[in-house]
Amino acid sequence: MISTRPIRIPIEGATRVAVLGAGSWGTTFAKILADGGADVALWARRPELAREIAESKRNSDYLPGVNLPRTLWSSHVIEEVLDGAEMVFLSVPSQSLRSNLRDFGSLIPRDALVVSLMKGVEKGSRARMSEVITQELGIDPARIAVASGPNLALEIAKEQPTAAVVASTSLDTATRVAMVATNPYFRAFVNTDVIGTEFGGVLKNLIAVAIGIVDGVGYGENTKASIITRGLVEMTDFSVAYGAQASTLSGLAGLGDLIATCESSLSRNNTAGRLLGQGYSFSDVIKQMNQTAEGLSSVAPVLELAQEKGVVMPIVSQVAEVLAGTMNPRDIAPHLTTDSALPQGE
Ligand SMILES: NC(=O)c1ccc[n+]([C@@H]2O[C@H](COP(=O)([O-])OP(=O)(O)OC[C@H]3O[C@@H](n4cnc5c(N)ncnc54)[C@H](O)[C@@H]3O)[C@@H](O)[C@H]2O)c1
Ligand SMILES: O=P(O)(O)OC[C@H](O)CO
Repeated sequence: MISTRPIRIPIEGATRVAVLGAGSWGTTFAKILADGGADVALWARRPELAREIAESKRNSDYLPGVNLPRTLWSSHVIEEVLDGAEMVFLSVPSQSLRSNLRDFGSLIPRDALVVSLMKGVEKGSRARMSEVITQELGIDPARIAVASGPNLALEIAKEQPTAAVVASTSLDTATRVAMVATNPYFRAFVNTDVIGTEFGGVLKNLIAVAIGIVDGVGYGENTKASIITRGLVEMTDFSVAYGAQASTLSGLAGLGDLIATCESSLSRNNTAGRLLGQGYSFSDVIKQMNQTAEGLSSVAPVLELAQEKGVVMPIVSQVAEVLAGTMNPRDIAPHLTTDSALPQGE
């Protein structure tokens, strides 16, 4: 049978990139890259979605009302998308990354840079996404980068000005990726603190769930500001215990993302928390969410990692209790941050 799928027309002189995962962030990031001049192929699992993106330049399920760049091409055939890729951006749910890489990792060109756009920790192994990539692809960490920051997909897809950070143990890799991921409405900074950049993205999700919970209960701005501020302390203590630089957590990947995610009703983590605060059970919330809320899966591995290093995370622990149904959402509170009755230093 003759294929009638749209064919890819190479863009001469442009960096050839593949984006794997055509959900809200994968599609938005593909737009960022294409608007920056890259030659972008986007992998969608469903053929009908790949066709809609390639032909109509729309992804109506995930980014309603957004026009995608004319040059953006999409396919459900992974071999076609990865063919000749100089950079590969990964945007699938964190819990599926390992099995995805087992399926198609061997098709990633040997010299390509591999970039994680994800903000989760794997359950069981407790691995960060860059660690899963290293383990499954067996490549030099200097060829791996992670991108993070206050990056709510729909706002960026509407071309609202935004900054992000790209981290790699190799500054050269971070710089190459950041240059491709920069356009008139999106600016990527660089650093070499992969641990802090990744953990910032993971941990802000958990604090955003807490904010959603208290919002759902009906508490106001004092409670939320207290949770955000004390949450940043938990994020920083945890990340530093694992080798991050504290300054990364006060940057775009930490405080920046914490503010965006805690303030926005676009955030899936915040939304999931709000439903919990309104009295829905964890299983009801899972049923209602049709997009990835990474925080829900990351709570358990984060608390296990915290315990290993003796880091105290009262807010994240309370989120875990609300998820487990052992704490009434009304009782989640920033003042329950110490076992001691004595006042603590801030
Ligand atoms: N949406 C955002 O604003 C945003 C911003 C920054 C980072 N992120 C991160 O990006 C990652 C992806 O999130 P998203 O918002 O695109 O999620 P999403 O739910 O919108 O899309 C997930 C995509 O992965 C696909 N998928 C689901 N299960 C899969 C599997 N088993 N194998 C392969 N593909 C599978 C889905 O079909 C979908 O295309 C998450 O880690 C998220 O934290 C999201
Ligand atoms: O919708 P969320 O909660 O996954 O958050 C999206 C981004 O991570 C915000 O930076």
